[in-house]
Amino acid sequence: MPVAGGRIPVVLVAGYLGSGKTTLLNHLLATAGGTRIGVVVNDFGSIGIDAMNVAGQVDSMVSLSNGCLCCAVDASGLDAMLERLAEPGAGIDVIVVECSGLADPRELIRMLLAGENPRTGYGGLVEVVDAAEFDGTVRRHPEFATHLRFADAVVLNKADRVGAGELAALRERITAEAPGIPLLEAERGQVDPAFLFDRPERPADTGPRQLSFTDLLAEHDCAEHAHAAYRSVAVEFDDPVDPGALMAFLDSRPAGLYRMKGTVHFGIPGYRQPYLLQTVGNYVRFHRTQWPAGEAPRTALVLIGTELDEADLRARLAACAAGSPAEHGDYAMLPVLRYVS
Ligand SMILES: Nc1nc2c(ncn2[C@@H]2O[C@H](COP(=O)(O)OP(=O)(O)OP(=O)(O)O)[C@@H](O)[C@H]2O)c(=O)[nH]1
Repeated sequence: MPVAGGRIPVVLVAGYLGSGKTTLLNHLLATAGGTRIGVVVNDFGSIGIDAMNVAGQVDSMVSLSNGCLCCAVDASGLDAMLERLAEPGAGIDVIVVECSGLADPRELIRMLLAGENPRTGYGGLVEVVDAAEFDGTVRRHPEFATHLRFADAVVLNKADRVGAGELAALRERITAEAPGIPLLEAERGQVDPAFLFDRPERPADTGPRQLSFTDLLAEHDCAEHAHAAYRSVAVEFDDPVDPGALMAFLDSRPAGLYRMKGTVHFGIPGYRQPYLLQTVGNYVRFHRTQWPAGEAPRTALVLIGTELDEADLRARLAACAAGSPAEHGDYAMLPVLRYVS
């Protein structure tokens, strides 16, 4: 969306936990060509996992790791970050804010509109939707339809995880909730950056879209946000994790533990690289990466969910890191390897 006065557009990428925001952002960074993108990553949880996951091609990055951006003290906090990115010397063309999966986009839009930086302007909201978790998202988040209606573009991600018929049905449901809003199906967030940074003009307001800015600017009670019911638990271990024990934990993880992400250090000969763990609902994936130069191997995970028994989760995960790697044997990696992509 063009922004008046040659200001740098600030595009919000929102979407519920695990929908694929970081994946989309990495795709944008990898394919933006000559466009210089500044990034603000908003993690939910005390370890900056998302910031770590955004590939090293970022021109300039500011990471917030102290919770949800929509609850940052006031718009001046965000302003300070945008100001750093928008300094003329940085040559940034567009700023992308990856919202925490629990942020309310309305609050973020409001903060951007209230921002006082003369060099930046609100550039639109991209809502990433997880095709495979659609029904669960609607169930857990009754406000989902409202979020869709505030979007300037919807990316229906994880198209590979549902059949063609289901995808067509989802497309219809989203269009019914948010008529006239551009909808793009994607696998692994692979959308053309031009779709997000220079989208077609919105059609004239119809139906539900008319609730836009009056609602948006109405006073907003933070306690009503989705994350009021969610909590996050961050765990870190230097000792290597027993793969079998971790898989047993994953197989029996509590229903409320909706999202896990972070790095696992198994330390087994032949498998000494870090394994990036991602769970979203029932989905579990490991992805083999490399330790950043000079960084000691360790496990750092963020767990997000509702009704979590923090002490129990900590104790169970600590038990996974209690053995000696020599006892594990390389065959011990087999249960993990089934989930490596
Ligand atoms: N099969 C499949 N997996 C995907 C796709 N997009 C993302 N993923 C996987 O889904 C998991 C979550 O993706 P992220 O990009 O971290 O999601 P996110 O929205 O940034 O997550 P939060 O920041 O925790 O809300 C990762 O394991 C991704 O590799 C997709 O299109 N298809």
